[in-house]
Amino acid sequence: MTAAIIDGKAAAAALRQRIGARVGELAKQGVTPGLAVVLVGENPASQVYVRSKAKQTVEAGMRSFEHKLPADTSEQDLLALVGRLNADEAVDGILVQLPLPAQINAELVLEAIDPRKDVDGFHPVNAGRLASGAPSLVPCTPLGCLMLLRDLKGDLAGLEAVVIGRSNIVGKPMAALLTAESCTVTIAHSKTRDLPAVCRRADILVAAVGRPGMVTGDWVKPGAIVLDVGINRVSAPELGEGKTRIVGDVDFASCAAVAGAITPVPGGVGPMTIACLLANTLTAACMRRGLPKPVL
Ligand SMILES: NC(=O)C1=CN([C@@H]2O[C@H](COP(=O)(O)OP(=O)(O)OC[C@H]3O[C@@H](n4cnc5c(N)ncnc54)[C@H](OP(=O)(O)O)[C@@H]3O)[C@@H](O)[C@H]2O)C=CC1
Ligand SMILES: Nc1nc(=O)c2c([nH]1)NC[C@@H]1CN(c3ccc(C(=O)N[C@@H](CCC(=O)O)C(=O)O)cc3)C=[N+]21
Ligand SMILES: [Mg+2]
Repeated sequence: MTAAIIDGKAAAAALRQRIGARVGELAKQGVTPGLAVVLVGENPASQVYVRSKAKQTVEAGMRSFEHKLPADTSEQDLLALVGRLNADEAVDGILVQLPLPAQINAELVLEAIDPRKDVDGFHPVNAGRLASGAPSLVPCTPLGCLMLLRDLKGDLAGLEAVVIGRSNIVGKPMAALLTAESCTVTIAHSKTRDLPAVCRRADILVAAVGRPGMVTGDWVKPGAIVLDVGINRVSAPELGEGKTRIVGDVDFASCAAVAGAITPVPGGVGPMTIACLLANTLTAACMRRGLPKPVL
């Protein structure tokens, strides 16, 4: 079998189109959603993410507020900025880019964000709501994965899902969403015994580990859907001296020979993450004003 390649770039563009249309309607009511992004220091992985984000926010008709702070910013100064953004009526969504420098307690900062403006969905209130099945702002990467799965499969009930990775950012919320879709969900991690055998059970396999090419074709059930969340920068001498490229956690060639459908890296889950950030900003703008939650 040769897998269908899931075009995350196209799906993200289509989602941004729908977001833009709804933002256009809101504008008639005098509402312009605003997203504030806070970047502390110059982490290379974070820069990959922020590059196109402000541009896409503005293209969708929303306001973008960028706050770039030096790497030696104190926790107190960052908390003060979050406080100002919480109080700022023009700001509907706040994203503090992770990871943060060592002198800052990330947990403390994330908990300081108003849960209604928490477009990353990382605040414990939103994590708790997701776990309880209550309406919440849902982390962007798992939300993007779910949208790709729904596009592909429609109803996911009864499917076996395996999520590799249990971070609060990707693995755990992904598992919560799949559970809510009535999948039978297994969460695997570094202590999992016989990971290849666990993965072979999966109709839906999500890799969110951070290890380039870890998942190989012999781990994949024939016809399975494979979603590759990993973003790993590796050296690429074939592109020239000192060059790098981005690869996923999935060995694309061997898995595409077995899977039914697979996301590439780049061009898979990553673009959906950014589109979902815009979707969450729109959702936050509506919810904060007592407007109905947009159906995207
Ligand atoms: N495409 C996108 O939009 C996004 C991509 N990413 C990327 O996704 C990947 C995961 O990110 P994140 O969740 O934040 O990473 P974390 O490092 O927080 O979590 C990694 C998880 O993988 C598990 N793990 C590590 N090694 C193994 C192994 N050998 N076998 C099985 N499990 C293992 C860890 O297990 P344990 O808990 O036992 O340590 C942990 O649960 C990264 O490459 C990151 O860059 C992240 C966010 C967005
Ligand atoms: N508070 C916070 N929220 C996050 O959601 C968050 C974060 N911090 N810190 C870093 C990680 C990583 N992340 C990515 C999102 C999109 C791409 C993406 O669009 N990637 C492109 C490739 C881009 C390129 O080629 O440079 C793609 O996969 O096609 C990558 C990485 C979000 N993260
Ligand atoms: Mg996210």
